[in-house]
Amino acid sequence: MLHKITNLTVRDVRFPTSLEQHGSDAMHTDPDYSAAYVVIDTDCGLKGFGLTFTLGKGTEIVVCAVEALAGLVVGKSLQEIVSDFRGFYRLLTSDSQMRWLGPEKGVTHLATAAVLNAVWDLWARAEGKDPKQIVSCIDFRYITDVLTEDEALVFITCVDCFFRPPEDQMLREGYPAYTTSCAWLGYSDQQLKQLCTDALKSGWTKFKVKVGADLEDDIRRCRLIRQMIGANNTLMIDANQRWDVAEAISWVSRLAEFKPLWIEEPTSPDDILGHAAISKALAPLGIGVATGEQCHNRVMFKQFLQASALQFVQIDSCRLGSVNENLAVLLMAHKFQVPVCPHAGGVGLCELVQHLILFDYVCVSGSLSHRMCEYVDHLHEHFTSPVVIHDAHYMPPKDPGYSCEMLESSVQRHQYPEGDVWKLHINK
Ligand SMILES: C[C@H](O)[C@@H](O)[C@@H](O)[C@H](O)C(=O)O
Ligand SMILES: [Mg+2]
Repeated sequence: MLHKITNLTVRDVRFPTSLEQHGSDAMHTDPDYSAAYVVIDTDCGLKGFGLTFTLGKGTEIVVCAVEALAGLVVGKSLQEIVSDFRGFYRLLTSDSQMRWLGPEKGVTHLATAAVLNAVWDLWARAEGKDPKQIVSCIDFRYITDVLTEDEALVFITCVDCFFRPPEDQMLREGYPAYTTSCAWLGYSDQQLKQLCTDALKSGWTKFKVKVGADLEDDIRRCRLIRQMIGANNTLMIDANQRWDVAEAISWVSRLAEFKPLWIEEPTSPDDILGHAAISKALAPLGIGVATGEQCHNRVMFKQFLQASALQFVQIDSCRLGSVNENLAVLLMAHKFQVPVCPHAGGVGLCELVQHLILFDYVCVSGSLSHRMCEYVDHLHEHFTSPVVIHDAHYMPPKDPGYSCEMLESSVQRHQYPEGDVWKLHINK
């Protein structure tokens, strides 16, 4: 069957998470977790579902960018796309006029991710893959100085299980996760304590705390969390790009007594040498640097790795150009022996990224050392196959596809601005 793509629709779906300060950090104080949600239809009835994550305002711009790309997708067959997926990736990212709006960054790249996530979902629902096919999806342009196609093929040891539940340890125990849900910046100390108590009871051992707005607050909050979780559990801190380089070093040094494993996004996501300086200064304190949720493409990741500017690679399923570009980054991280700990949360990111991290474990790194995947406990009820967490581990998804199909009723209620949820808030 050819699976000819006959239509692509994109909708602006927003959840009013800012009402309760869910997702708040030092830079994004009132996020409404949102998505540009894509559905592609085929002539045989099979559909593909994809999305990219946003914080509310501006989702309409991503929707426009997806619409601008739709013409490159509709009319093609799935076979035509996947038989030269590298070429198709380039068609979307390097259209000779559209690329002026990126290239491979910003709104157009988010739109590319939404569209390609839907294509991967369709492909995963349609059939399995082999290692050569997987490598043929990666655009190696600009990264051959650190990773070649031949090398990538050697790295990928077994991909039969791509998008299917692997049989081993993963099936029994799942992939280790950490939680960010206890300590958003806008939560009160009382909330922090309650959420932490609940999380400990449910088996969580690794916790991320938002920092960066006020040092005294950070000291108080980190002390509180460290006291609650004890010396043996893991603490990470996340500043969401709040500081300049020197400020990052001195601020984090003041928090070193709480023994954070990493400081995440200490400064501008584009400042590779700044991250390298921070990494170097914090290494003697045993604190690593993590970044990636706003690292806009594989070329940036390449340089972060080359410059030893990060110790934890945080890939993002919707920031990079879908699975294609995430594969390139996973393989480069493997080459540099830097662990991948993906960014997740938002809306749909956990659903998507669980596939990438399983792929990393089963097919690329084969290791869980210093590896864990972020988990945030919001909005999963809107998906047809939500993530399953058991004892602080992601259990492998069982349904075919890329797990980001939303319940139609949720999409309709949250569509912006006409959905019932928004009519209610706008009329208030
Ligand atoms: C605005 C968002 O909630 C961010 O704070 C969030 O993605 C965060 O950086 C994270 O690491 O989960
Ligand atoms: Mg973060």
